[in-house]
Amino acid sequence: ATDYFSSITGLEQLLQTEQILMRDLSTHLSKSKARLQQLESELSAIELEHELAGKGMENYLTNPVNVYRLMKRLRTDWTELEARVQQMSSRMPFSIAQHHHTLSFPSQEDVDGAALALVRLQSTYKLDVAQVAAGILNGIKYGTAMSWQDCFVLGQQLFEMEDYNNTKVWLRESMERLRQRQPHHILPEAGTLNSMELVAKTLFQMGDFDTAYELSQRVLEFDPKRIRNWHLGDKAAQPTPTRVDEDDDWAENVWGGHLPKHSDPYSLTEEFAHYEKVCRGEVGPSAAQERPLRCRYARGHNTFRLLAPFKIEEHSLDPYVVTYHDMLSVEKIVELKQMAVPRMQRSTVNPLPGGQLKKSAFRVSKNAWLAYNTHPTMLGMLQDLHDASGLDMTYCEQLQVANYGVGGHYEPHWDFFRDESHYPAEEGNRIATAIFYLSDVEQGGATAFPFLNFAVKPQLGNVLFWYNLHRSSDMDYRTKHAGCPVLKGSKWIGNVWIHEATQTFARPCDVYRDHEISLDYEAIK
Ligand SMILES: O=C(O)CCC(=O)C(=O)O
Ligand SMILES: [Fe+2]
Repeated sequence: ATDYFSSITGLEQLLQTEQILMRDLSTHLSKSKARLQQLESELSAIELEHELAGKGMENYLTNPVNVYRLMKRLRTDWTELEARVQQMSSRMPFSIAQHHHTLSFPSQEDVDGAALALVRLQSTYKLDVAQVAAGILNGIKYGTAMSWQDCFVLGQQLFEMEDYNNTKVWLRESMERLRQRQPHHILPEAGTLNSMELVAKTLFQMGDFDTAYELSQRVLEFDPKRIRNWHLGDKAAQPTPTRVDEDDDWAENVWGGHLPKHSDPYSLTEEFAHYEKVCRGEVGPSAAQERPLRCRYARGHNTFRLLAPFKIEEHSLDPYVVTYHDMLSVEKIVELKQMAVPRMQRSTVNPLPGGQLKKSAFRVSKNAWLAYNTHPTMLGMLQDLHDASGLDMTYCEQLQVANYGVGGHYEPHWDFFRDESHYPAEEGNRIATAIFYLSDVEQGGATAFPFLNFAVKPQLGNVLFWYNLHRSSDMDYRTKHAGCPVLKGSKWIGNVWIHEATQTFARPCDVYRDHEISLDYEAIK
């Protein structure tokens, strides 16, 4: 199985893998140490003999026992020693390959995914690269710092993924770290210098002269002889370009705006930039509400709830988006996760009609589908949703439990299906969504509504509820929403999608058609 990067459960396996490798290496080292000590003591014994001999060579060599032992040492003992030393390095009990069938190892896709996640977080939350490299997220130091090699490898990888803007940023950070490094005299491995040269050359050919120059300077500092290797070819004969500012759009200068991108065009739109702002909490809801938003108690559709009322926090009245506070206890959440974990798989996105479900950088998480009738906790969730909203729960998809690891996200989308072939006609489209938050998230991971200008922070036990459709049954395009990237922590949610067919009395049509209000938003898509 691959996709270790998309959720916390996969990553835990990788940590276990490393644990076992650590144990192996440690055993190996202590065995080696014991052998080394053995060799050392044998060497000391020989040294002692030589000390004795040194005190009076003639006297020493006239003793037949000493002569015999010298002969024997040179004839057999040293050969034996040689064999043992050789054995130590060749017959290593330490081997990674022996574990390949039993332990989890990340694939290249995983490493790429983790690199993308890091870069996504840095750009979504406008993090300072130097800070990220230092292990600091939004002012809080969590992890250990990245070495200059870490940054360099990340830069190289971004380069291979054709994300040239970020390549530049990380290579520069790598050079900065290299400059600050103590002590200065340790020479990087020849392989590292080779790849630095290669990257410098390619950057040069692509026109990023500044970074190429910087990189070359570093290589030369380490190994001045290398200048012999450098023949940058015809490109060197080209006229020197005018220097561009750090923040200038380098890609545009070099490629006339046609730079290949690993990311989809949507992430370059203004709408996407706005969505990222909403994730960062930089925009507040517009004041165009007909009445102010409130937090209130309600008994919903169950008289019993007079005693235990719902705690409703309104986020928007039209479209209707609310949080029900404290709907699920920690104990029940633990049960749900236990049921879900063994079934978790990488999330897919809905294909175009006729297409196949696809893994996508658009949605990085893992999920599992659970049937409500397999556990009373889940039936209770449906009952609570019915009591709160009055909706009929006959046609719900199975509960979808999802987990986002660090960098996991779900880009803006609608939950309703725009193609009728995607849902059974007798069930109707997804009229409403309820997200049960099954965890808190330390930083990031909010559910964002870019058209409505607000984001809801996950809070364990709360339910976020909204209608995806107008009362007229038409799709409400204003409900576009997203799971912002998780910056720190692990995000768990349970999605309930309620379908429309049985809601005739629970949510009757209005006397006028109300969908036209969101046609504008359809145009934006
Ligand atoms: O993760 C979130 O906050 C949103 C999830 C979502 O929109 C979905 O799964 O359809
Ligand atoms: Fe959604």
